[in-house]
Amino acid sequence: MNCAIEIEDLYMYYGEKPALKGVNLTIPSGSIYGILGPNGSGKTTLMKILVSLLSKKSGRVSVCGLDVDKDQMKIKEIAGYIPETPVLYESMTPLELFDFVGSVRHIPVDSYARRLNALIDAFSIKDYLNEFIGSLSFGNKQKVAIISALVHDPKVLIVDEGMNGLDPRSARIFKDILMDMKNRGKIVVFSTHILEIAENLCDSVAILYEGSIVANGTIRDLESSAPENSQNLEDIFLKLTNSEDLGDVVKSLRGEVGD
Ligand SMILES: Nc1ncnc2c1ncn2[C@@H]1O[C@H](COP(=O)(O)OP(=O)(O)OP(=O)(O)O)[C@@H](O)[C@H]1O
Repeated sequence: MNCAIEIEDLYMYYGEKPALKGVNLTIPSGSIYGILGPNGSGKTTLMKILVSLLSKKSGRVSVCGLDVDKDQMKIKEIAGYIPETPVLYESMTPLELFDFVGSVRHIPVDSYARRLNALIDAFSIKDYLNEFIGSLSFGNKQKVAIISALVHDPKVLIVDEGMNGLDPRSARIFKDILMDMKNRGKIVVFSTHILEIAENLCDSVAILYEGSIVANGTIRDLESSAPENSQNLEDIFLKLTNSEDLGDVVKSLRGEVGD
């Protein structure tokens, strides 16, 4: 099975409004690929299409050789998805949720128990396993969402702003897990607004702007073909997404406050 993500001429609309406008991208195995872009640029839409949670309008999208429209169930077996905001069954406990995820994904009992215990220890959530998910803090809900997405050792992990709410220890463990997945030949697609994280973690990035990819490649590629006076990923990002004209925001705010 060819484990790459291939996106060709992808269009997606919400009603009449285009959210993705002709996206082309190939993401190879053994990589952590960053999807960057301003608010509303289409990152979540793209990621949901990759895990068959949203239907595209046109184009071709395959994940490890599986078609996102025709092979939805198979994609759910090989992929894990961590949404921007954890969407979990609030009246279940984490343990009940993990058991449910294990059973629907047909994970062999032994490997399920081993991986689950390792993840519970790694993210220090042993004390919360029998609490209602609805009563957990945001960060602990995020940890439950992460464990649910990782327990079946997916070939492909789609992470939408996955560091949200994690304390520094958990964020570090999560990054180590992503690096380990990459080293084992898996694919991690990772969206973040924190460009420093993208620079440190991602092999390559794509910058989305108003539903189109305006640049993609390794950070080094982007820097070497960057517009003039761009010194780092932040400069490149701001130039390519027409956000560099920040004006003197702080001064104008001071003026308003002083009036
Ligand atoms: N359910 C929806 N119904 C209608 N329009 C939507 C819906 N979800 C997203 N959109 C629109 O599609 C566009 C892309 O949204 P999307 O959530 O994919 O962006 P994003 O890059 O993930 O944004 P953010 O960084 O704020 O999370 C936006 O214009 C948004 O308003």
